[in-house]
Amino acid sequence: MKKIKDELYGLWTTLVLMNNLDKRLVYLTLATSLLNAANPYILIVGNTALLNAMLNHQFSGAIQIAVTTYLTVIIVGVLAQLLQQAMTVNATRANEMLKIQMHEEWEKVDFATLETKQYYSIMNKSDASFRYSGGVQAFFYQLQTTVQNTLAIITGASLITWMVAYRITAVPHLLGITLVTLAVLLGLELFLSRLYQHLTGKNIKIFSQLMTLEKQMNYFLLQVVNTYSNIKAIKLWQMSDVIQTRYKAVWRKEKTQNQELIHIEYNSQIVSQLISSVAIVAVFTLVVFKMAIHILPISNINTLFAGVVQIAASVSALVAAWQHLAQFQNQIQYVQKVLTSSQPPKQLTPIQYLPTAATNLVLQFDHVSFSYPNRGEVLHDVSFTLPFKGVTALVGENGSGKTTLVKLMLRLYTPTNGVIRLNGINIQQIPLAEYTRIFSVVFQDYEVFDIPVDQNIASDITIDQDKLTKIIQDWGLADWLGHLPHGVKTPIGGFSTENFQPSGGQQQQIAIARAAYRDGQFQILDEPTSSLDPIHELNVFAKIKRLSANKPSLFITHRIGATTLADQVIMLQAGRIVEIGPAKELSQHSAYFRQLWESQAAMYKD
Ligand SMILES: Nc1ncnc2c1ncn2[C@@H]1O[C@H](COP(=O)(O)OP(=O)(O)OP(=O)(O)O)[C@@H](O)[C@H]1O
Repeated sequence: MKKIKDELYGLWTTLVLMNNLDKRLVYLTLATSLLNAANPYILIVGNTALLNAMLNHQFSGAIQIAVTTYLTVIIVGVLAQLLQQAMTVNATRANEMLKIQMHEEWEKVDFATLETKQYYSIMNKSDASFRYSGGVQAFFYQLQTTVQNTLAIITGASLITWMVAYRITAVPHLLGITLVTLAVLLGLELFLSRLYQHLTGKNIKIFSQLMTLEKQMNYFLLQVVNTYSNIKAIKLWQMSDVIQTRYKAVWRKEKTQNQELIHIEYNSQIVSQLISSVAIVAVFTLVVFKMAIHILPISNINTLFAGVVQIAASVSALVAAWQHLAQFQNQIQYVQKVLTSSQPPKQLTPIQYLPTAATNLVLQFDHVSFSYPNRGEVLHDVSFTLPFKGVTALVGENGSGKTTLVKLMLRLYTPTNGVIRLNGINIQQIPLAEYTRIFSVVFQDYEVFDIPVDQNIASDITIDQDKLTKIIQDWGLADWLGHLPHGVKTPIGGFSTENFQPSGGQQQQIAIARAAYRDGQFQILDEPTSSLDPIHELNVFAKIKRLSANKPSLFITHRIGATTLADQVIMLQAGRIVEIGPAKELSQHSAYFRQLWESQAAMYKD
């Protein structure tokens, strides 16, 4: 019962959404359905009257009935066609309007506020749902089929009920026979309709799974085969077999699911035919019996036959339309989500306060824990105070949580527990743009975009040329940039005609230059030299050291020797802080620090 209620409620919300797009559409659909449903019955009733007149030898009356009936059928049919056309045109327009509304909502989303992937995922699904559901046109077509066939069934059933009930007490036991037949019939119908409901539920579930499978197929077809680095890895490591096997497995699954979907639709049709056939045979027998014993005029045989055929056809059409409507509901909910909750998670009340001098800033982790979605905790109850002073090194084994800690610091993630404060203020309360402006960051997984090199460095369209030139000189990019066709204005990537693909080291240099250009109050460097050759690496470390006199910084490094540059070292192990202090002190007192130091030193001994 709840399922039916949910489905009807879903249908109602979609109707409200569609009605807001175009007020005429619902009326047009109802009117078209009504005319289409009525027309066959006008013919049935007219023909029965015609038959009756002829059996009674009233030939002039018969001609009148025939003319009236067929003229009405033609007029109603033409009118229904016209309304249907109007409905299609309006639905197409409404579909475009809905698409525009959805895209307008997307445009409102500031990419900078996309702190989680959730909203982006809804955006994606809402886009896909348009393709899968067939859009507004499909909805109204299915709605029309549903209403039209429901009306047809109700009318046909009413006619037959009238025949079943007609003079039911005329002969002894007829009432009893009729009631028993109807009771058995009802029980059977209830059973079959439950079975049908079960099949419909399964059908919707498979339809949703198909959407996920389609996404996986797209991953292989669009992302893997279309990305240079992936193709390179596939060729180099001869991975085509393993990748293709995965792809084929997804494809096979999609194929099987599709077959199952067809199978279920087929079974649903059989169930629905069974439901109607059982009913038809029972009432048919009753009515014919009444005609045989002359309770009902023989001319009604026409109404009976035509009504029964009409009901049988309508039940099949209704079943298919209802299943498609349910699938549509399932898809359109993502569009509804975008339209109703399009704003990404709200920020807390912004506080317009941040000191401009880095030396006055203190960041504090207060019992902070963090878990990635669908994963256990990776940072556990971390507490420490980080004054924005000098150089701090963050060290620890692979996977100990260094990058995660920095991402929390930068508000790329939000702690699962605990609070991070900047000068006592919960960082979540500071406007995001104002907060991130404090930091100049170079990540291990730095991103270089397919836009010109200068815009990559300035992170902006308007560029301070003097500042840019100085940074290019200072950070050693001038040499190779000088050899590019348009120098620093050369676009990066395969989308441009230059097709400039910077090397790994050059990309890292761009990322470092971007951080230098930002000139934030605090530098964060996540393994800033991992792709650099030894000469560039030495330069960068020397520069960090020089700059940190007036620009405090935090850097993550695996080179334990580099911690001698730092004023303080924070050591992480399996998501917990195990040591904090100056490198010199740790080298004397910390067994963990010494273990890391010695294992690296061993590599340089002969
Ligand atoms: N996006 C993510 N989703 C799920 N788990 C993640 C994600 N990013 C990192 N992890 C997991 O969190 C843990 C900490 O990862 P993190 O990248 O912070 O470590 P790290 O100390 O920076 O490692 P490394 O020195 O190798 O760069 C690891 O176990 C990692 O597998």
